[in-house]
Amino acid sequence: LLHRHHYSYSYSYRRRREHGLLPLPPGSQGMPLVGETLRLISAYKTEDPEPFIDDRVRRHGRIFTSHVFGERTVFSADPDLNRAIVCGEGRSFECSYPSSIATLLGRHSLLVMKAGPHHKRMHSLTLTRFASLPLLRSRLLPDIDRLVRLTLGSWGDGQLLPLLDQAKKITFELTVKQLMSCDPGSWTEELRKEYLLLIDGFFSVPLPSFLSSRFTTYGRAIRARTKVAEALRGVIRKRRRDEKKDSSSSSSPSPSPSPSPSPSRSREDMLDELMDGFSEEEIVDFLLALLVAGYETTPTIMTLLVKFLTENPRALSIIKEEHDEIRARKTQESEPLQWSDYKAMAFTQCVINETLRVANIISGVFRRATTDVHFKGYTIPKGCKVFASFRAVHLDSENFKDARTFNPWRWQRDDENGIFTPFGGGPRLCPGYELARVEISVFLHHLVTRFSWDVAEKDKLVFFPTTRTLKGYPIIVRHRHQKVSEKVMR
Ligand code: HEM
Repeated sequence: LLHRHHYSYSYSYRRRREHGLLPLPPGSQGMPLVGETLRLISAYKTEDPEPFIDDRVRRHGRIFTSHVFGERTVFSADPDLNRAIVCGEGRSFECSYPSSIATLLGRHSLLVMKAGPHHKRMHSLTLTRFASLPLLRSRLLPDIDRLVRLTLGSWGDGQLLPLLDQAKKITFELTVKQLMSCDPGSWTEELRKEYLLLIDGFFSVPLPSFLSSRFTTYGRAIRARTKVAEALRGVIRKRRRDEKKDSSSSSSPSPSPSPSPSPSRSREDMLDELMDGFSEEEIVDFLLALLVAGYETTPTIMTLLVKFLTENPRALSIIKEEHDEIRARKTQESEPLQWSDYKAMAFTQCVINETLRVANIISGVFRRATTDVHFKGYTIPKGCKVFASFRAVHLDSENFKDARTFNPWRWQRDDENGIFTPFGGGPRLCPGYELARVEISVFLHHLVTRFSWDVAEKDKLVFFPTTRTLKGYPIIVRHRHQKVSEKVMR
């Protein structure tokens, strides 16, 4: 096997040369079997954001070959190749997840679905729910505003909070609300606990099923998936029953009692869209994946944004001013945010961009070439795995001046020419790109207008298995006693 591993690499390389074909991108295969996997993992456990790619870009250039997670993989830190990879989805590349992740998500999940008409339909349905301006303005923003207030309203003066955990709670409740109109309560909290186990499974090493017991992380994740799917099935069946009742009675429907989710549902959520024309299994996989997609990403950016602001007092003071001004325009402290308020958060958008740039939670995407791809003098052979690194492009000083420095002001003048892609691109562009921004902005608004905070414990930022702070960024929050409106008047 070891012999074959090296042989096939050099054979294909030699074959290409002999036939006058363009070579594979240069690189090294590392050790037999494990390749460079261990080097990659140990590199990203440090505070340096891009040590693995930096080192290889220095030696081989922005397109190079490595061998990680059991496969030869072409890495791209080149913005043009990244664009070709994400836009070539369904033609020369296709998305490629390990089977352990595909099992956890379910085969009907948008994330693992191969590009094609079905994916297109589901993707645009998701975009209409989450990125449509009228919906964001009229329904999503008011829900976000209300749910963020609810959580922050429960924070006591001087309380110690792991910020990441609170941000995750908010985001989970928001997504459940948006998908199936359930208000937060013990049902959502139970579901969230199972979710935590499920998400752990994404970052664990799966064992063959006969070894995978209930005591391994992956085994626990599989069981949690079964429970989550069961809970979602319950919601779907209840909705079907309610629909039947609605159609058989002309009077308005009476809300059903708990334990199932909220009686306060409207009939215009994502679940309603899916009820016609999709099987129960398809709906479960679809909802489950949407909950996963927003759960690790948005709360991490919320937390890191607060960390970066704390470390940059000048930026924090501009943010405070921006949000205090918005609050001061309200006649009552409890008056909800309007779309025009969100649009007035200009510096906030700069800070969000900069956080996404320096510490993007999705550092890049894996794909597989479905045909031989020729690019800038190299061939990526059919079947080869590729990794389009967004973060390497974002942290390249060729693309951004002083690229390793957190500098939100750059977004007041930079036109990044399509090389800034924290939400991906092409047919798989993140459908939550605008929703995430609104969620982060509203969270920041209520945080800075109602609280000041101190860091409770020094926390370290690492980049493996995902971008995260090791302790979830514990802070001590204090109420800002002085009324914001009074302060702005002075
Ligand atoms: C700051 C927060 C977020 C970031 C940085 C982010 C980033 C990304 C990226 C880079 C992709 C592309 C993956 C690929 O090409 O394979 C993606 C896909 C996706 N995102 Fe997000 N995302 C965020 C928030 C959200 C939210 C809140 C939702 C919930 C609606 C969401 C739902 C999805 C879905 C469903 C996909 C899969 C699309 C497909 O494969 O067709 N994301 N996201």
